Amino acid sequence: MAESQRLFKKTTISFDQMIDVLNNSSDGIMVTDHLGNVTYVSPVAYQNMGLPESEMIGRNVDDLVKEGRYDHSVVMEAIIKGERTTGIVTVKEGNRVVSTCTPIFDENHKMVMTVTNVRVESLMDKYLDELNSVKAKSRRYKSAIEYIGSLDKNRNAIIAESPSMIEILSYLEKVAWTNSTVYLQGESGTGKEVLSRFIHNESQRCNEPFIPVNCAAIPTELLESEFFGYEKGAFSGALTKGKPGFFEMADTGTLFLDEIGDMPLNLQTKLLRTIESGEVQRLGGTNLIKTDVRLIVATNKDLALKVKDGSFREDLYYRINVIPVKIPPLRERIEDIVPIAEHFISQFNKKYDTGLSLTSEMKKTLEAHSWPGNIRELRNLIERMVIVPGSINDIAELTIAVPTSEPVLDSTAIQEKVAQHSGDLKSLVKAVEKEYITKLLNEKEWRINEIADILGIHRSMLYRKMQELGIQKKVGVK
Ligand SMILES: Nc1ncnc2c1ncn2[C@@H]1O[C@H](COP(=O)(O)OP(=O)(O)OP(=O)(O)O)[C@@H](O)[C@H]1O
Repeated sequence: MAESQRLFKKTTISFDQMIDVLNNSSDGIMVTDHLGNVTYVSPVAYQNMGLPESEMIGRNVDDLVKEGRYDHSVVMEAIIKGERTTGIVTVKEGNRVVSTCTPIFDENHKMVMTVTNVRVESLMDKYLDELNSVKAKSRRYKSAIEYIGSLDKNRNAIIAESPSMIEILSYLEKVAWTNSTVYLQGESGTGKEVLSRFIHNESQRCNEPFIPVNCAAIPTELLESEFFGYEKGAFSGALTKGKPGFFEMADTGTLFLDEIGDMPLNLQTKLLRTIESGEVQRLGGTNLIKTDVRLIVATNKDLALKVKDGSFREDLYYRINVIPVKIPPLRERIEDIVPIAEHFISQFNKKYDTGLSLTSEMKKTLEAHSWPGNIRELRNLIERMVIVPGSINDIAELTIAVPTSEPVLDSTAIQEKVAQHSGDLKSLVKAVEKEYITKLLNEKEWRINEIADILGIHRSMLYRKMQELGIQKKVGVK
């Protein structure tokens, strides 16, 4: 005896209660005898079958088909086959119902009755749609997890001691709660990605995916499929199962588009359309997929200039320029330099099992440097200091060995200086610095702010350097 039957015998459920159970089942239920005469129909079943109870009870299902109420009878099929049968029945009014009829046998294997579950087809479609959308969501999450897993994870710490960064963080904390697009502008390595993660973590979407994308790092021919995904067989080399793009992966979360200024014009058009409608169409696909994505974009370029020269769409520029935030370069937030350096020192000391610490001399040297590569340059420098121990007091020596993205000065004067030089490296660097600063002072008639901008350093640093290098204004010069 089945466990449920045993339990049923033990409990005191009455016949009326059993009828209540059948009447309240969300599937319609119809019972017939072994010949197909209807003996019970639940309210949901006669609603679905389009006939009142009184016109069904006692009727044979074959007769109902002959009268044109239904196009065929799944019950009769099940009785003839003697096994559970499922089929779609069209009701006279045009509705379609999915029926599953199960014959019931006694202990002598004689069929005694049938019980049929009746569901409206459109409801089944709804369940299927829901199931498919859950499956698609889990596929998107899987892709997002794989993608995020391939990225550098050690990027969350934010050190901010300078007034400008403290102010920026408190501003971003406030705007994080809106869904508006944030547009971060700042030199390379100033922490735009770190700040975009901060916005995401402070937002209502913090438990949803954060998808960072460096637009400049994706080969042009892959940009479209990476952004918008593709269906199976969309192009040769496509995965057989198809793939969701960045927008689908970031659905309900945040999409961070770094280096947006490097995006080709044709993709800018598609991006704008997607941002405005929230809908994506995969390559090779026909469906429009609705997405809900919070966008954060960043660039180290002057997008307004790119709009002027025609390489960036004006409408896209205005669409993303909702909450613009300018991140100052490291040289303009001197208070951050030592704390960030110490943060990296503790990271690298752990990694390399070393015990480097900064002397006050080193701190001064770090603060005096102009950091054209910003925090990334500082990080690389600290790693190098940890790996190659020794007294490092002159950043100029190190930065010669550490490549930065700053253009190298193209000057025959430098070559001449090198050719003439016979002393140590430090004095050569000083001589070149003195040559260049003096040249600019003469050319720009001592307009200090302008020269500091050209050199990419703060005016107070320029004064400090001039003092160090012994550059003085001659009496009589204005
Ligand atoms: N305030 C900060 N505190 C600690 N580390 C930071 C901070 N800002 C940036 N970093 C670190 O500096 C490095 C560069 O930061 P990030 O990649 O965010 O810069 P970016 O402006 O996005 O650079 P790019 O424009 O080149 O993409 C990373 O290793 C990051 O973890």
